[in-house]
Amino acid sequence: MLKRLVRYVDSPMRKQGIPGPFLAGYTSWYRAFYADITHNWHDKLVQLHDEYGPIVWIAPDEVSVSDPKLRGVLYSFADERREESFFPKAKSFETGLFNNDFNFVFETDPARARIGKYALSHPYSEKGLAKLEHHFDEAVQAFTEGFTEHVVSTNTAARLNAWAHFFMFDLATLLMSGYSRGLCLDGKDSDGAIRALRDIFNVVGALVPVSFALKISTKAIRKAILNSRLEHLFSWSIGYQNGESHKNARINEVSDKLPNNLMAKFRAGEKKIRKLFPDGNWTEAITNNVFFIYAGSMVASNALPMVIRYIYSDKRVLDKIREELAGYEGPIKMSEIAHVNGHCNLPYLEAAILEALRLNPTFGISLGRTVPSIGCKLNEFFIPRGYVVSMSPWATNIDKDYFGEDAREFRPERWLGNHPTELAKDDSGAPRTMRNYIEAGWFSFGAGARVCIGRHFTEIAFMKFVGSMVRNFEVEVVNPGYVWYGLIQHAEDVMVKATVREDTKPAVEEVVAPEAIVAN
Ligand code: HEM
Repeated sequence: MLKRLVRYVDSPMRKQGIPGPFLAGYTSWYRAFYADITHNWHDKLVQLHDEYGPIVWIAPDEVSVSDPKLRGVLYSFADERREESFFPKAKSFETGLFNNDFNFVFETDPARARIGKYALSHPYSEKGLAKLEHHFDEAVQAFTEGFTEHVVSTNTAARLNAWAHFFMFDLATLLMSGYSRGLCLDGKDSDGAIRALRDIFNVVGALVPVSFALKISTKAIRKAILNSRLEHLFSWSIGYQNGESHKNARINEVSDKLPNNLMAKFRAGEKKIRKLFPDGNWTEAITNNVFFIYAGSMVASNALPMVIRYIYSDKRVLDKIREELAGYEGPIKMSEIAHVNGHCNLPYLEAAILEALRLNPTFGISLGRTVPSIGCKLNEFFIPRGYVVSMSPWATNIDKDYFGEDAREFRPERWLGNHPTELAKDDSGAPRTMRNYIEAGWFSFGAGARVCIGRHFTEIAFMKFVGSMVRNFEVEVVNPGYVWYGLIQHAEDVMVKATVREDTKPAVEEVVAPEAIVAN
């Protein structure tokens, strides 16, 4: 206790008068209580910023920032010339490491993370994913069929959150290996794959916000607890049963057969990475990539019910989306979704989805970064090296100075048109689009070097899914359920009833797909 008191009294945060509750500056248990017991740390952060302003002392070694204009200070791009001033991911992210191979998501060293990301990011780009468009349509089609059979035709209330998981997991498997595991058609998590991933999220989510997590859990302990869950997910996904050599054979079989699919891209990416990091276990590395795709899908599938809830509970927005989609036949096409000079052909649908993700950014924790050797200036305060600075998307995305007085309201229109005062940054004197302005300040997908690699994946999936749902179904939320927050948001028991819209029939269009190989 005395040690803590001395640390508090000596703290540069206290000496500079950085505001925040006493307990937060005194002990890490303050945050751990909200993150791990009451599961609403994201909400507490919003309250703290409302009370104390844009810079708040939230843990003995950490300061939270909510001003979007400071985003570029904390989250910029790394290169070898910027070693002195780059902010690497905070150490606590390493609690997500539990097998022995390189994993760029939880990697805190910027140079290593950069290599991993370069090797793997192209397949996740809009262009890369366009080659796999038929899989997005197959997943939407399977959802429409399964949802109609299990929910609409039986007139039962169903868990929208579960259906969002089925859709995203079917989609992830299709994109990766060219076949689906059929969760939407079954209407259930038949083999417990979703459960396995949730277990991982629960443990990692409990550890990341706790600054002493690395002291209480070594990689070996985490591996002992979690690796079997990861292996369960992987073997469900690619259908291997008989140990390492069968696993390798399946990876090669899937990759050889479908070179455009993500498994082949993971294999190619890992070959490049292997040249730089010769040590390690190749199949574990592929397992990590497989983990990202399902973990990202889990993030997205917890956001999706919220997006649907926002849209269906605002009739004006729903009608406007339907109006925009009125002339469209068949699946929503990639050519309508992809961006040319920053614009897509379905701007209102896109704005509604982005607006829901602004107000409901899904990541439960702040994205911590370690202050580099030259320290860091945040307005009038100086944070010395080694301390952690972080932003929470929940607090940042509703900053009134940046997003306007109505920042807490759901208003898709804010994404459209031009900014009334700002000019584009291309010297043309042209006004800046609102979309460009908001993108530069919001934080739902992170920012800079470690920005979400799955942003386009999410956007394409959501545009196709939401567009199809809005056209085909009337959905009534009969019970909003509840939401709790660990590493990410978890939407539970969001109960809906649905009917087929009178003026449409579910669009079960023929999807032309290349030959797929079915898992054993
Ligand atoms: C609504 C959906 C999603 C949201 C809100 C979201 C949000 C985020 C955020 C905030 C980060 C930054 C983490 C940090 O800076 O510490 C991130 C990183 C990442 N996301 Fe997503 N994500 C979503 C979907 C996905 C999907 C579908 C994938 C699937 C591939 C994915 C893969 C990743 C990866 C691999 C990273 C790590 C990037 C890096 O460390 O360089 N995400 N995501």
